[in-house]
Amino acid sequence: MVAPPDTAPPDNDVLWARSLHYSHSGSPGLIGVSAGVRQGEILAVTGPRGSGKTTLLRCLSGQLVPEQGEVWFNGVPVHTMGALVRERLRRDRFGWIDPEPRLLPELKVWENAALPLLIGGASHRAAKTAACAWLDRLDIGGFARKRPSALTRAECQRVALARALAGEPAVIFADEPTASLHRAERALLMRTLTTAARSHGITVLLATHDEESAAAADRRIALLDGRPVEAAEAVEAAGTAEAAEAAEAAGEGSAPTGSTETPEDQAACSLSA
Ligand SMILES: Nc1ncnc2c1ncn2[C@@H]1O[C@H](COP(=O)(O)OP(=O)(O)OP(=O)(O)O)[C@@H](O)[C@H]1O
Repeated sequence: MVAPPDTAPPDNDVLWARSLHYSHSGSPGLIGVSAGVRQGEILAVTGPRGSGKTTLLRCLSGQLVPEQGEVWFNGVPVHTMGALVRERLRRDRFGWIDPEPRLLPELKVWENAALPLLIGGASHRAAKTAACAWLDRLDIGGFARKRPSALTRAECQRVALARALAGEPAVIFADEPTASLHRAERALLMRTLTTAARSHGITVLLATHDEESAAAADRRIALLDGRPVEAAEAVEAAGTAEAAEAAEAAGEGSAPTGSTETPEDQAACSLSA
């Protein structure tokens, strides 16, 4: 479905994006991807390596500004915000989890978890209380005064999760959060993430190529080569049809089954449920 140009974001979508295009130094990262996610929903963005999952999360979270298309958060356009406003939005309303824990080794565990709050201007006491509360809820409160080097990678990833949760975000963007973990650790982290999100009504955008992790989501959208998977398949089929057409014109093949839409038309389809 191609969204008409004057469609307003649906009221019940906390985050909504239409026909996003983004290229990394000229190489396509996203081509006509649309998405909508409701408050408290866990949406998995799936696809193989290089399919555009991270680029989509970065556009939706305001880290990247799409070259074309729109991103709306709670009815407010993000794609037209200046850099400072987007930065404040990310800090105040969004949490982010990377594939690797990315903790600061010189800080204690609780300081790592409290960092966004401290940077955001919270008092030392309030930031410590909020961070330690989440460390306790995630069963790693006993590590609060240790340095990250004393923890396993899975424990560090839980600290990163506590850091993402401590600021009471509306949305958590989890970019392959289980990628560096063993199978049992992956299941535990996903359980911890989904339980915390559901109990606090937090929306989660989960990029993953792991089927078991994706199964924890309420809904999923699949990307391939920077496009919604259906559009990517249509583009591939159109390419095959063009090749067959050329072969037929040369008297070497049979007639193709064509499409009246261009590949770009097909790519700009909405993935909102
Ligand atoms: N900083 C960058 N510079 C150049 N190309 C990039 C950059 N980041 C991503 N790309 C390219 O954009 C496309 C989409 O990458 P992206 O990281 O969004 O995919 P992904 O599905 O998240 O992959 P992965 O699972 O490997 O992280 C890929 O072709 C990738 O090589």
